[in-house]
Amino acid sequence: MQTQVIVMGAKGRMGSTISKLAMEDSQLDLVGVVEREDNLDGLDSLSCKVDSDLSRILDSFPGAVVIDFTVPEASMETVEKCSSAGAAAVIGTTGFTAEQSQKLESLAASTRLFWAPNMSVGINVLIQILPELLKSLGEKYDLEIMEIHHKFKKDAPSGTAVKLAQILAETKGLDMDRHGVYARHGIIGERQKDEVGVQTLRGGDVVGEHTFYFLGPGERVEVTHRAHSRETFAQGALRAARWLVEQKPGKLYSMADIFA
Ligand SMILES: NC(=O)C1=CN([C@@H]2O[C@H](COP(=O)(O)OP(=O)(O)OC[C@H]3O[C@@H](n4cnc5c(N)ncnc54)[C@H](O)[C@@H]3O)[C@@H](O)[C@H]2O)C=CC1
Ligand SMILES: O=C(O)C1=N[C@H](C(=O)O)C[C@H](O)C1
Repeated sequence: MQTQVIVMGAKGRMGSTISKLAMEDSQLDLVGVVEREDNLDGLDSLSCKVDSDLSRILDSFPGAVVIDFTVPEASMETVEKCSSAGAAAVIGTTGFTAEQSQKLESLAASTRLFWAPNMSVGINVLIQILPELLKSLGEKYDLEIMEIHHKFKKDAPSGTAVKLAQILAETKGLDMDRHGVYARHGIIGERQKDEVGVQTLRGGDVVGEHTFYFLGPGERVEVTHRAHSRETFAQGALRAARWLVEQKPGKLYSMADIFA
């Protein structure tokens, strides 16, 4: 039995990659794609429904899984529509506000909902193991994070950096709302022990690079993840879609639930 998939933002860097891979996957049936009303040209070559309104496609395919890598406002609308229609949603979009993130958590109580800021295997393995590395190194090791992305990326820091900074800060007993440092400029004085620096570089066509620095006395440990192709994220999203369709509502699922 194939899993029916609807892709939001089908002309985007991620949406187009996900649509391509979905069409190549025998376990999936790409039944529809959605784009902005002013960005639909060129999609009619796809052998599926094309629309600017997700609800009209969900009317025909209420059992589908919607995959959304768009912008926060659009993704929130996607989740609301999926919740109303009883459809499942895999969200890859980043840059949500705290209020939007809380809304996703609350809708997950009654909607099959999955969100991950990074759907690559590598980053999700690092999410599992970096806290242990930090604990083993001990409190004398300062934590800093740097991320590099292509010049078209609209949000900063990356959702990956935000997520891992939160997780690693908590491992150190810190809170990014209080201890996060996102820019350093001028006579800034000595680095405080409880700082967690997150730096952002933008340029070129970098798909996604994250380096985690553990800076200690006389040495440092650096862990870098480099994504070479958006297919690594897209394959993670399609894996999540195949998995989510079999789940029940109740929590905001993440890649950790699939790895479990
Ligand atoms: N979770 C993950 O593994 C990854 C997440 N991302 C995130 O995915 C998001 C999208 O990234 P890109 O694909 O590079 O952006 P993009 O700008 O290339 O694509 C976004 C697409 O969404 C469309 N869109 C905007 N509003 C819409 C609406 N109301 N209805 C339908 N379509 C709409 C745009 O027209 C565009 O085609 C970003 O937040 C990015 O951080 C990107 C890569 C991996
Ligand atoms: O915008 C991107 O391209 C990416 N965004 C995600 C993020 O914000 O972490 C994931 C990946 O790094 C690519």
